[in-house]
Amino acid sequence: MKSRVGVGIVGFGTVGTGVARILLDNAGLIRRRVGVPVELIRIADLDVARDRGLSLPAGMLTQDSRQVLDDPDVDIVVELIGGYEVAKHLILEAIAKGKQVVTANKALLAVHGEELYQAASRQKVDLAFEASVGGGIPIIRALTEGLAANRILSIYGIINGTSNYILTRMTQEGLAFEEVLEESKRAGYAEADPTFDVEGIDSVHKLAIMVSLAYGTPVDVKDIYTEGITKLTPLDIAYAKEFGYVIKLLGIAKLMEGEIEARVHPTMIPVSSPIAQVHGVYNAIQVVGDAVGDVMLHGQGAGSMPTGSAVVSDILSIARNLVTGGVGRVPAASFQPDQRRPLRVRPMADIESLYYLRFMVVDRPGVLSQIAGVLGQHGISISSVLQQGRKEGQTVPVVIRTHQAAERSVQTALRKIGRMSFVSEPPMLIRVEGPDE
Ligand SMILES: NC(=O)C1=CN([C@@H]2O[C@H](COP(=O)(O)OP(=O)(O)OC[C@H]3O[C@@H](n4cnc5c(N)ncnc54)[C@H](O)[C@@H]3O)[C@@H](O)[C@H]2O)C=CC1
Ligand SMILES: N[C@@H](CC=O)C(=O)O
Ligand code: NA
Repeated sequence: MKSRVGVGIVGFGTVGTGVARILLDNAGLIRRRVGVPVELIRIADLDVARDRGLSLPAGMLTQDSRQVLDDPDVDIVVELIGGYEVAKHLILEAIAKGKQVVTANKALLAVHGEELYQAASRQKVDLAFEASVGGGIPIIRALTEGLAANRILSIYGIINGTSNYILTRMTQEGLAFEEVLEESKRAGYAEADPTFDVEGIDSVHKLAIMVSLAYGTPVDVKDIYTEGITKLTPLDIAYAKEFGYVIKLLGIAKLMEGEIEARVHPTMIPVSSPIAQVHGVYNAIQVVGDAVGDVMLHGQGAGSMPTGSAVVSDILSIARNLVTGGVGRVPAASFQPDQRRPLRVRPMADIESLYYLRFMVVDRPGVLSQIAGVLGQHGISISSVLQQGRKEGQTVPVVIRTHQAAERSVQTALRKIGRMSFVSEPPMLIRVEGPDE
């Protein structure tokens, strides 16, 4: 039996610092939970000069990640550098050396996850990634363990803290997009390339990981429709409020007749819905299972300590396995490797939704009826129309909400309307989740 478990971290940034702090501050508690000490042995980062506010034993911090990989006392390698190539090689090398691996790298898992799962499975080592989705929220364990009895019917979630932080501040305080983005970078929420956050790419990575675990299927991220928050305007946020909605960047996955519907886009949701109450850096993920019904998990989706909490929970789980001699049991994928089956992701054009449409038009008689005419020709039924004030000859917004309609028809109709002479800018489309009134 092991008398202690050694941990090596590569990447001593926002998350790495949180992980080290928790391992040091809660060492006594962790020992009681695991049964043996879980010791931080080495930390590697290219930048060893920056003050992280932690006092580490001399010689623990190094610039050379090899010193983590090659140290025989390091049982668990924690990859927290982010990015694709270097991180992938580091993880594969750690696995090849028979080390257990923890990572928070959702971008890497979403794109190269299958290769990493297979390598870990062949080598019979643990590969754990609780921090990769929902930061501190234990959603990976929920999908792979707590809800494993269920056929998962749907997953809805706010799964990017940066975007939710930006949308919350824009909605509640009327602040400008750029100003709030800078704040979320300073707080350590944003990705190294923040376009991953605001263009929906990070949410797609997380949705792909959840779909892969929930349905036991490989997922190509390119099959998931992706739209971020950069085109949203204060005008749409104000209209949403007027209709009793808020706008959230949602990741949505549904099991539909043996196919998966998977998409990420700004969504109007009723202000009374639980997910609408989720503000700032908080994430929330609602999972519906056929046996359990509705489950909602809520917590901080980014930041040093919440994300560190998830990483350390993986370290603990693996440390327990090491103590009992049962590594290779933390399921990298929640289905047995030979039971994972490809499921088709339904093309976006084939989905149905409710829609909010905003047209900027030159105000003159007959405009509304021409727009309504095109929508009607494509079988799109209107539930309400809003045109505020008359400004003959000037550009004004016309806002239309639809009943349930086919995405393909809505896109075709918008292309036609967008070409009409009185339309001054590309139409705005926001999908709506909620009752069809
Ligand atoms: N910041 C957050 O709230 C969350 C981050 N993540 C993920 O965690 C990972 C780390 O993110 P952060 O800590 O925010 O990034 P960060 O940029 O704060 O830290 C990364 C650290 O890695 C170091 N580094 C880069 N390349 C290296 C190399 N080749 N060898 C050694 N050190 C190297 C950098 O100097 C930096 O200190 C990423 O995969 C990210 O997507 C996941 C959940 C939440
Ligand atoms: N940049 C991400 C960090 C956590 O995954 C986010 O903002 O959610
Ligand atoms: Na998590």
